[in-house]
Amino acid sequence: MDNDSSIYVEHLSKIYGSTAAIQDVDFSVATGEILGFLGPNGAGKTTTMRILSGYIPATTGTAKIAGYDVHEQSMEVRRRIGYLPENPPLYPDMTVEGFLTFVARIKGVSAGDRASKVNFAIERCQLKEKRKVAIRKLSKGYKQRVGIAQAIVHDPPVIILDEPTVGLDPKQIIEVRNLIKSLAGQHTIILSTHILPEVSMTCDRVAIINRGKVVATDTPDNLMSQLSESAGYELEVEGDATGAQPLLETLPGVSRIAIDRSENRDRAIVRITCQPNAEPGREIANLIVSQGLGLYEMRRTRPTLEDVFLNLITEESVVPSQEIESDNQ
Ligand SMILES: Nc1ncnc2c1ncn2[C@@H]1O[C@H](COP(=O)(O)OP(=O)(O)OP(=O)(O)O)[C@@H](O)[C@H]1O
Repeated sequence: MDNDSSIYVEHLSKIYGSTAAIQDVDFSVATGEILGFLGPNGAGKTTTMRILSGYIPATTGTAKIAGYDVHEQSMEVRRRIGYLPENPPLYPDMTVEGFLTFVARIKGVSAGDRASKVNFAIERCQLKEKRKVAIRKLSKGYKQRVGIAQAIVHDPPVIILDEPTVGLDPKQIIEVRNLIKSLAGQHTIILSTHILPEVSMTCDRVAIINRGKVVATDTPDNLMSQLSESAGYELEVEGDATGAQPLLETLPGVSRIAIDRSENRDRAIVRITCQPNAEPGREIANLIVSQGLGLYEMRRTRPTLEDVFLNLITEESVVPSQEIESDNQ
């Protein structure tokens, strides 16, 4: 299976004393795919990444990379993976080029291939003008690029990135995300993050982990369509909107109404949740006007990935929704 660089995780658990850092985790990543491993702090992301990269053993369960068991066949696995830990160990006094050459050597790249592999990693990570600079003199963003460069310098088919954009400024975040996207296709990538936009911008699929358990695995689009019934309208209305509520509730396609009058006593925000695929906008507007109410604003709303995420990790009903025009952060 030479071209196999899939990742396969089954019933994986890691128990520390009485704490289950991860519990019965299942997911897989196909060759060439990018999977985002999304979860809040303490969810178990780092633990999973460390097991996959062979740094710690699982308590129970199986993890395979390219068909090799990460624990039983760790040498085969290490040869095939590049790992960016949360805090990559960089040698501050080495130059970028010196450090990458050193890493290439310890990762088993032959002396003849080393210079070209180092050049390739430097190119990919846009480190050319820093190649002779000592790592301690680099900004956080450049250090992170060196971290990614050390993960890819031996050209591994599988790349494991633990929170690759944490601590970077917005410009650096965009650069690192573009770099990750440019690695897709030729590499199988798993990246962990607690930032939602990261997965919708970078990943083909998302595994959402919370309190050590995977609560959903799907494409960002499918996760959002799971909650399509919470699409609807938000209106700003002047007058007694509560009087119109029973009539609004009888309109075809309307499933739920919530009225918020807290900010201004004369005006209210009316949030209307619709049944899947229903578009009763015209009927809603007509009803509001026919009831003698002032209609100041009306816009469509739909769930965002954030709503899905919050819904999955809080196990509460979905209330928040965002304007259709607003991008996902
Ligand atoms: N060596 C350890 N000993 C005891 N508990 C641990 C150990 N490592 C992790 N844990 C616990 O396991 C849980 C998962 O931790 P983990 O670091 O995997 O989460 P994470 O999703 O990576 O979080 P973060 O984003 O904050 O790094 C946490 O409750 C953590 O306290």
